[in-house]
Amino acid sequence: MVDNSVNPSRPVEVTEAEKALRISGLSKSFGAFQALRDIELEIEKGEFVCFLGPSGCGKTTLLRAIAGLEPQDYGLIEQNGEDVSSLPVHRRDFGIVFQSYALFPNLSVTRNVGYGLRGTGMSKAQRHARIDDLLAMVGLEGQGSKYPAQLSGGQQQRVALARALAPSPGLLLLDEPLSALDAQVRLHLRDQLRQLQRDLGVTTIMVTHDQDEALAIADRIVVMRQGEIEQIGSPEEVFTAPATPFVAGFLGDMNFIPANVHEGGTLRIGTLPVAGAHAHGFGSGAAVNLCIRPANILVGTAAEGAPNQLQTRIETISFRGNVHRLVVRCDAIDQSLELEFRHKGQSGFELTEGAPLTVALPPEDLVVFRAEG
Ligand SMILES: Nc1ncnc2c1ncn2[C@@H]1O[C@H](COP(=O)(O)OP(=O)(O)OP(=O)(O)O)[C@@H](O)[C@H]1O
Repeated sequence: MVDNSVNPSRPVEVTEAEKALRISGLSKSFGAFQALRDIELEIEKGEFVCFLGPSGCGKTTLLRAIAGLEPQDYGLIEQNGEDVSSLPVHRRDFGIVFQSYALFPNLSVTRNVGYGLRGTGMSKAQRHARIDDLLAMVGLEGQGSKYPAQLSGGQQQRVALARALAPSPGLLLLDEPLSALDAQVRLHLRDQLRQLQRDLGVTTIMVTHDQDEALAIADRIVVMRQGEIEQIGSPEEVFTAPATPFVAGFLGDMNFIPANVHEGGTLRIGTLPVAGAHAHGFGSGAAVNLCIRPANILVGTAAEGAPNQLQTRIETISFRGNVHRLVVRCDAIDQSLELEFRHKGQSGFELTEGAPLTVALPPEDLVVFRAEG
């Protein structure tokens, strides 16, 4: 960290090494169970990062290790270039919001938000001005005299957010903050949270097991599985270029089509050659899976003239608001596929269960993985 105290007018130099957060070689066990294994992660200042993964993968344990609430067994945590690995919780620079609001029920909204301002040296008038600003920021102006029990779940979570932000922490930690809320409130608060984070520029980490939430809100997503990081990338990267079959399947629905590698890395599904897709780095004869998302499979007029056409029969049709979701059966490859399309009345095919349907697999949307097992 550059010491700027001598010449305060000099702009603060942020060295390459000075990330908002750098975690290296972090591991944590509970008894014989290893909850986190050799975590390596760097977070830039102002980034919004989501830890995403199935229940029990270690997301919350990692968040709590960063906060010092669940100290790691091994590894280093640096915040703005400073080693905070063994600092006690109260000396770390973060604000935290939990799933279960965790407000003080016997304190008013004002006193809940002001709780984090104790001991900051602010005068009473300054504290009240700051609390009023924070309540306005989270859309709760004029609600300071209410008690938590008089507020909805969404409002309570806004109070928790204001309380976490009160001392202007360098890092905002959010542990599933939206998951106790009903769908509509959740979406609304998600957008507000994102906007607020952008406006404040506060480095933020949010734990979630909801893929859509992570894709919608994060600058980068850390996909975790069984105590390890599977992939770190932007929402687009983890969705369109998953690094592992697990990430491919966890980030949204995915068709896995068994295929084989032939001469020169060409691919075949059964005896059908796959045009335009190559399996680099696989030996001839290797068994692979071709992955394609339901929305990327072409149907009807869109499939006409496209490479990798398959003749199928519609098995089931379900209407999902803006789209139709179909399961189609392809006898030639002895497999059912899920696909999704926007029905604009001109799909060029009969939308009936049992009807024939030509589909096509665009080579650019196919991702190849080695078949497991
Ligand atoms: N204090 C603890 N003692 C023993 N085991 C624990 C403790 N805390 C967490 N674990 C275990 O560590 C693993 C990771 O837990 P963690 O809470 O980090 O998962 P998670 O990914 O946040 O899951 P969820 O989405 O269900 O909260 C789980 O198997 C959990 O049972």
